Amino acid sequence: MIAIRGATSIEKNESKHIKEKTIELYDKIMKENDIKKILSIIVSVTSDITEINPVTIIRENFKLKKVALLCVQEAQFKNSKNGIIRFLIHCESNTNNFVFLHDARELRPDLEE
Ligand SMILES: C=C(O[C@@H]1C=C(C(=O)O)C=C[C@H]1O)C(=O)O
Repeated sequence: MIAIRGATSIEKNESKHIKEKTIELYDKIMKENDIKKILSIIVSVTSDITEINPVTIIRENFKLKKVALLCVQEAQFKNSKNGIIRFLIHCESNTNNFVFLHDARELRPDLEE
C-alpha cells in the first residue's frame, strides 16, 4: 500500500468552484500516477470551506462506492493558509507522485522542480 498526497486551493467558497477544483485535483492525481486500486481517501478542508463537501463530489463523480471516504477539518495554526483542500489517498499504486495545484503549491516548495 502507498499513500499519495495532493492539495489544491480555491478562490471562493462556492459550490461550483469547489467542485471544479476538487475534480481537477482528483483527475490530476489519477493522471500523474499508476493507481491499481484505491483503498481509502481522506480529504481535509480549511475551516473557510463550507459550501459543499469535496468527498461528496468525488464519491458522486467517480467509481468510489466501495472506497472508504472521510472529510475532516484541517487543524488551524497561526500562519495557516485558507482555502485549501487536501487529499490523502491510500492505494495500491506503482507510483506515488504528489500533486499540489495552484496556490497550494506554496505548501510544498520542496516538491517543485
Ligand atoms: C504542507 C502541508 O500542510 C500541512 C503540513 C503537512 C506536512 O508538513 O507534511 C501536511 C499536511 C498539513 O498539515 C501539506 O498539505 O502538504
